[in-house]
This record gives sequence, C-alpha cells and structure tokens, in this order.
Amino acid sequence: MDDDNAGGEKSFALTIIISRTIEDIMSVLKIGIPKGSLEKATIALFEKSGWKIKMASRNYFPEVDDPELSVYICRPQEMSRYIEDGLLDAGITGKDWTLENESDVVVIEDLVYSKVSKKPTRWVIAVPGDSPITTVEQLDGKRISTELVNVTQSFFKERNMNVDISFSWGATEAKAVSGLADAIVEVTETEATIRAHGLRVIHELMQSNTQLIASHQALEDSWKKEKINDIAMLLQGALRADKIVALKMNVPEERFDEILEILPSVTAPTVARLYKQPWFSVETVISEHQVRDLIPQLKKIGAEGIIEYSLNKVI
Ligand SMILES: Nc1ncnc2c1ncn2[C@@H]1O[C@H](COP(=O)(O)OP(=O)(O)OP(=O)(O)O)[C@@H](O)[C@H]1O
Ligand SMILES: O=P(O)(O)OC[C@H]1O[C@H](OP(=O)(O)OP(=O)(O)O)[C@H](O)[C@@H]1O
Ligand SMILES: [Mg+2]
Repeated sequence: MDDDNAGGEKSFALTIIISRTIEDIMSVLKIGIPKGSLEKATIALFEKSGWKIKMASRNYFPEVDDPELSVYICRPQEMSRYIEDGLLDAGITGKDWTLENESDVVVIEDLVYSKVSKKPTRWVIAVPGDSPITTVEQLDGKRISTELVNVTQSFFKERNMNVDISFSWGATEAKAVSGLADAIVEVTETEATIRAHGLRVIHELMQSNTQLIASHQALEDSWKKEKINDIAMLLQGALRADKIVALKMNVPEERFDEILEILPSVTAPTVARLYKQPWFSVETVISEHQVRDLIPQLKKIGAEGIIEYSLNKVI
C-alpha cells in the first residue's frame, strides 16, 4: 500500500471511531455508498427511496437527512472488506467486488441497476478485433490485463490453463489495443467502450449487479437489522416503480367486462362508480413497456379520460 492510501485508510478509520461515540448515545447505522461508476445512480435511488444524501466536494462523509444513518463514501472495490470487518454495518456495491474479495458478508437485496441502465453488468474476455484468438482455450500462455485478478485467476485455474494475469489500474481496454495485453477481462454495461476500441468479446465470465450487503454483526443487532431491511424494502420499491406506471380511466358500463379482460394489474384493478353516471372509474398499475400497446386498445374499446402517471415506490 502506498503512503497516500495508508493516510486515507487511517483517516477513514479515525472517523469511524469518532462516530462510535455518537452511536453510544443513539442508534446509528453506518452505511457505505459507492464512489465512482455507481455513485450518481445510487444517490438518485436513495433520494427516490426517501433519503437525501448531500455530497460536498472533496468530502467523503456526506450529509443525510436521517439522524439514524451515517453515510460513508467508499470505493466499491473495498466496500465488502469494511463490512466484513464490521467497520461499516451495510453498504451498496457490485456483486463482482464482493466475490473478488471473497468477503463473508450477507447479501440483503439484489438491486439491479448500473451506471446508466437498470441492467446487470457483464465481465467479459475481449481481444483486439484483428486478433487470431477466437476461443478461451487459445489464451493459454497469453498475457491478460484486468482489475478483477482473483476471479480471473480462478476462471483459468478451473480450466487448467496457464495465463499471465496482470493487474490493471483502469483504462484496461486501451491495453489490448496497444499490445500491452493479448486479452482483457473487463466490465461492460453498454459495450460502448469495447466498440470504441475495436475489441471483440470472446467469452462472458460472469454477470454482476449492484447489491445491498450487510455484516453478520449488524444483523445480530435487532434495531440495525430492522433498519437495514427497511432500507432494502424502500430501495427495491423505488427501483420497481421505475419500471411500472399507473393508469386511470373512465369506462362505460356496457364495455366494462371487455376492458377488464385486457387490463393487467398486480392483484386486481380498483373500480369505483362515477357519481350518477353509467360509468366506472378504473385504476391499475402496469409495466411501462405495455403502455404503448394497451392505451390505443383501451381507447378503441371505449375507455375515456385515460391518464398515465409515474410512481415513486411499489412495495
Ligand atoms: N458502466 C459501468 N462501468 C463500470 N462499472 C459499472 C458500470 N455500471 C455498474 N458498474 C459496477 O460498478 C462497480 C464499480 O465499478 P468499477 O470497479 O469500475 O469502479 P469505478 O467506480 O468505476 O471506479 P474506477 O474509476 O476505478 O473504475 C462494479 O461493481 C461494477 O460492476
Ligand atoms: O460498456 P460501457 O457502457 O462502455 O461501460 C464500461 C466501461 O465503464 C467502466 O469504465 P469507468 O467509467 O469505470 O472508467 P475506468 O476506465 O476508469 O474504470 C469500465 O471500466 C469500462 O471501461
Ligand atoms: Mg471503473
């Protein structure tokens, strides 16, 4: 570890010790938020879930509008280690890094979102577009660059292959292009970076998604356990709401059965009578992708005053 990193770790540990004094007075849950790729999306998800996290420039201890929470900004690569050691109670990080660190932590909730999408990320083996390599077996004896050294090592060991794996500090795609590596193991979400470097994917190592993880110690404390589970429920509810919309419409009595037949819902649509009219008001929630087919159909059958609105949480 270099001096800079050692200093950073010391001040991080010191702040945790100070916060322990506060915890002696009241119950506080220490939660880690990932810095980097997932930071913006995570803070936005917390906001939608009910917590405003205010970042200050160059300060890794943001403010949060909940006195029961202490928020720590932490590299996703290190998150599971701090949680395993009980320095943090819970945190958001990628499944990939928890696996890489072989950390003994509890996965509370899979929260499937990435930097720009609501999809899992993929760790892939990629080679330069003009490389003769087309299969994993052809990588025997070759040089591979990656940030995910342990997982990559296990992958090739399981296949009894001998490869030279070197740790990459980032900009990994460039190493395949410049000839510093024969292949790379790199994370991809949209494949834009892979395409921009003219690389070819030859294998998918694994998929990863964001997770809320917690320490065994924290879960032994009933107050912390409940707080962690409440956070998980609200985060998942906010994620779910992103994919679902609500529909409300007026339906004439004579077309009621027909309309109800094509109307999806979680349990059943809510139905109310319009005041002194032969009409019903019908309300339901549906997947966002169903909207563009469903609304024209409903209109054709006779629904009127159709309104669609977005939701904040679906629990
Ligand atoms: N588009 C994306 N690119 C990279 N990682 C992503 C992306 N979307 C989600 N992730 C996830 O974010 C987590 C952190 O990614 P990564 O290890 O690249 O660190 P980072 O936050 O991007 O920092 P760095 O600047 O060091 O790359 C990983 O668990 C990864 O799977
Ligand atoms: O498939 P894509 O949507 O193009 O995303 C993948 C890219 O994003 C990440 O880089 P990041 O922004 O973390 O920068 P880094 O190179 O410093 O890791 C990752 O390391 C890839 O380079
Ligand atoms: Mg990155």
